[in-house]
Amino acid sequence: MEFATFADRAGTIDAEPADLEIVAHVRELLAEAGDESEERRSSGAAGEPQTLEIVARFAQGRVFPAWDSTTLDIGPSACYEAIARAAGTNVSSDDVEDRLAEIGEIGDVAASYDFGGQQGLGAFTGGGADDSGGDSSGGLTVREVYDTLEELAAAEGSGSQDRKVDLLFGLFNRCSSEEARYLARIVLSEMRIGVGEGTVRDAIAAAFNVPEDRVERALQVSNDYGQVARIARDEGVDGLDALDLAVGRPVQAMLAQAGTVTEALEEWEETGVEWKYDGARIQLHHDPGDSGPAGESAAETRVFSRNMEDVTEALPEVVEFAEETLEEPAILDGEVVAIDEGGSPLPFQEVLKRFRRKHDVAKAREDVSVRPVFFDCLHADGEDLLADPLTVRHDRLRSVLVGADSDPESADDEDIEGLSLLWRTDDPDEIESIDADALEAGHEGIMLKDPDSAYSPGRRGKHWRKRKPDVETLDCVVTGAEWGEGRRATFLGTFELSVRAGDTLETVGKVATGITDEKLAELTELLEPHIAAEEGQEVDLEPAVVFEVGYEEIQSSPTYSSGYALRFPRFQGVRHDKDPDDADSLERLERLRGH
Ligand SMILES: Nc1ncnc2c1ncn2[C@@H]1O[C@H](COP(=O)(O)OP(=O)(O)OP(=O)(O)O)[C@@H](O)[C@H]1O
Repeated sequence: MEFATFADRAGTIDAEPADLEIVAHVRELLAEAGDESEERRSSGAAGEPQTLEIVARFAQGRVFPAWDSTTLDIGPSACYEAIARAAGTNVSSDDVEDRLAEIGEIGDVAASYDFGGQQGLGAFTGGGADDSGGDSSGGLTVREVYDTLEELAAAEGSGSQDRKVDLLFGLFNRCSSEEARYLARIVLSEMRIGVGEGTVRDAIAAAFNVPEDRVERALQVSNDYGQVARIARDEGVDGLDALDLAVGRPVQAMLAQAGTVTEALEEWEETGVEWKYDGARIQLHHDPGDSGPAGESAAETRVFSRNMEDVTEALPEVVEFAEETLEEPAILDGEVVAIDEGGSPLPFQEVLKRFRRKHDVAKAREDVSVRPVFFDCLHADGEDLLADPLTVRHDRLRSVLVGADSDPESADDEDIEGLSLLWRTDDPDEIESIDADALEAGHEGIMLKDPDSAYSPGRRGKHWRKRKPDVETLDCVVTGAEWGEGRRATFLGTFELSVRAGDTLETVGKVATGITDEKLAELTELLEPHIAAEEGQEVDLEPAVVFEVGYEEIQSSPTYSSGYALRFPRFQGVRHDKDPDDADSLERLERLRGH
């Protein structure tokens, strides 16, 4: 396929506002690119992607499959330079940048130049040149563009940036204005013609007459629109169904929505609850391989970021963990957390110091160490688990992580290194206490998951919910408390909260969540002088101290004298600057509830 043809179709799509029409245009484009005579004419070397594969990627502004970490490794300024050189001797890359500042979009900028210096070249190369000035074509094919970009991506070492600019110049030099528009956009990954992943999925289904859901599944496991388009054309549904996950080829991560415990309890019979770790998402691919003749390990381990970037070199601890623990090929989903010397989690910013580091990794490791924790298993020992329920995947995760030394039956989940615990419950109090434990252990809070749900790569669905951060907080007067039990017997806890109602105070709930032992000791010291009466563990407090509390929602409730109850109240801090008179009123509570 001529690159001019691709550019022409891309222009039509770009001008089309209606989604359905866009799908129809992409379908035509794929059918055209996938035409057998077209493939014969432009076939590359064995193992090279076919024109159809290239076009399916170019349409989304990609050169390589999504799972492939290869990048062109070329910055915008190199692209401006290549455009300037192709545009003629009197154009500099500063001119290109000035035009960009004026016009705002690199495709329009590239198309605004006349690359006519090469007019008529097509006549020599046998391409479809015409003589229409800036729209003359250098007979460039889609394959040539791809091959050149592949060569450009591979250029490394000293002088490679110049080599990249030369290669790109060579392409622009043969472009018409319209071709230049889309070449610039592909190079800078700014295609933006309204072709999203769903568009290509539907277009593949329509072009090669296969069901959309099967294309969708194939895309999820392969992460390669080009390959899926080719298989849909050549092998139909059977070929698509035969596509599996591959260890070493990353999958898009399943994502979470914000949600509340209340919603989760309403929607699911039981709620899966996990700690939410404050680190960076990782996907671990490990294949233990066969030991060599001298017993040397042939293990292959790769670690990918949430965006499927290869971050293996930056995280040697994760590789070591995999080599020591995993005995079967597996793809695991988890989080890498920075830890202090005692193994306690450090804030997210510390992980960032390690995450994408390419140099001085050993030194960085001395400063901040990391540890992986896994919450899902997508593949184990040749078996894909995406369609299995979370609970089944979690059981498999456990068996993968339990390691050779432990007895899988008797091992306590808490002792299995790298395993994120999964609770299943329909009891809000239990969820609240898991949340409190997570916070106390220094984690971010909790994740709520539908225990029966499949793993949906790339989806931000309702099956995974991160507990919604509290949007509003309330300042409540502490009017009571309870003495703790066991190791907390000398601390006051479970604080009764009240709001102002005229001259009186009315209760709205109790807060016990989000308070560390250290904090409890501090609060006890603060509140003890205000104890007005005691009965058993129960303590009445004279109004003196104001707490700021978060909550999920305000419900009407007969339990408290205000007639309302805070759902999942969470301690945020003491308002030392406020007296009980400045605390929130019942009126504000009612106003907030109305929202
Ligand atoms: N147990 C867990 N299960 C799933 N994800 C977890 C878990 N613990 C920590 N996480 C992390 O939480 C993320 C989801 O939370 P959140 O949505 O806040 O992440 P984000 O990357 O900051 O934002 P967003 O996903 O909304 O772009 C996951 O991508 C993962 O990195």
